[in-house]
Formats: sequence, structure tokens, C-alpha cells
Amino acid sequence: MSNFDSQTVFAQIADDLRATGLSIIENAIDPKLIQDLNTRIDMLAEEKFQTAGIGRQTDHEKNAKIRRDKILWLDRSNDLELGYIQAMDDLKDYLNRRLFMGLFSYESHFAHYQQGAFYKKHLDAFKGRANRVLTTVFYLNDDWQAHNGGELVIYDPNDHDKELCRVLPNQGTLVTFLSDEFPHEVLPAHESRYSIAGWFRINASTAGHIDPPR
Ligand SMILES: O=C(O)CCC(=O)C(=O)O
Ligand SMILES: [Fe+2]
Repeated sequence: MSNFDSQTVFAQIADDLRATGLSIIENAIDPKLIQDLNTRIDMLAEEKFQTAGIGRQTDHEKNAKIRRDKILWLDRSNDLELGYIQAMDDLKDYLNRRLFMGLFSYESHFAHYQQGAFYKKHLDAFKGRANRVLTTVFYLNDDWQAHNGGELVIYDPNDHDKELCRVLPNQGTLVTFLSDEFPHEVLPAHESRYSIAGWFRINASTAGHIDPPR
């Protein structure tokens, strides 16, 4: 066992969420888990990754104007992927205890942004109508440089044109935010860029609206 202290990270995320609804933490995950995830990505053939959609959108031309990443959903049946899912389950339990968030389930996908890929400004959930409540984005890019582009730009919930911050998709950084509050976008990546995007949901039966199936 490594002696990575996840409790300190979880406590920081809870404090940040309570204060602003947004948390950005470096070295947020056990290095052993990061190694497993990189091993997994190296094993996965590029053709396993699928063109990502937007909601119920099936218009591929329109879709390609909005996002160009390729995705692959994580699955508990793979041990290397399971480690990350379990870490997020632990975060879910922690946030439910500390903030009474009522988080119920978690789903996540690897995303590969090839050179030139981007994701235009969007919200991950519609205000008050969705059961996706909390977004996580975790980065896997060793030694990402500013000139590689691909920053995550996060905008002000009260002014969607006002930039709050830019995050370099550096290995080990975990971004967590309220899904229906923070508009965000991924600037064009100039190098191959890997992340895991994930969403905590509240129980569908308690939400006013159920998100479209993925
Ligand atoms: O990879 C990122 O930085 C963010 C991805 C994202 O916004 C999404 O998949 O909804
Ligand atoms: Fe997003």
C-alpha cells in the first residue's frame, strides 16, 4: 500500500465546494492509481474510443463543431479502471457525509483529444432539471506545457462571458465543480491530451428531469 493521504484531498475539495462550488487540486490521486490508468490507456487501442456526442444530438456535423474528443466509458470489470472508480466512490461517500450532497452514482469516461481537438463552452447539466450534479475532470498528461494548449477554461456562473481561470491538463490535477453552475470549455489541444471526465448523479427518482441516456 502506498501512503497517499486521500482524506486531506477530500477535505480540501469539500471546503472548496462549500466556499465556491469549484475545486482545483494538484496531485489529487494516488500516484499508483495514476500509473495504473496510464497502463490501461497504453493497452487500449485507439479504435476503442468513440466520437463523443452532445445530449440527444445525432447531427454529426453540428456535433463536430462543438466537440472533437473521443471517449471510452470506464468499467468496473477492469481492475485498472476499478481503482479510479473506487477512489471516486470514496470521494462521493466523503462529500455525502460532510456536505449532505445526496450523491448517488458516478459515471466516467476516458477522453482523448487528438491534436486540434476542442470542446466549446458548455454546461454539463441544465439548471434544476438534471440529475448530474457534480462534475469531475482528472488529467493524465505527464509534463504538459503551456504551449501545448488544451487548457480547461472555467467561466463565472453569474457572467458566462467572464473567465474565472484556466487549468493546464497536467497529470494528477483533479477539477471538481457543480455541473449546472460553471460553463467551461476545452481550448484546442496541440498535443494528444488524455483526461477522465466524470459525473456524480443524485437519485434519478428525486430529480425533476432525467438526463438523456448516454
Ligand atoms: O477535459 C476537460 O478538461 C473537460 C471535458 C468536459 O468538459 C466534458 O467532457 O464535459
Ligand atoms: Fe464538460
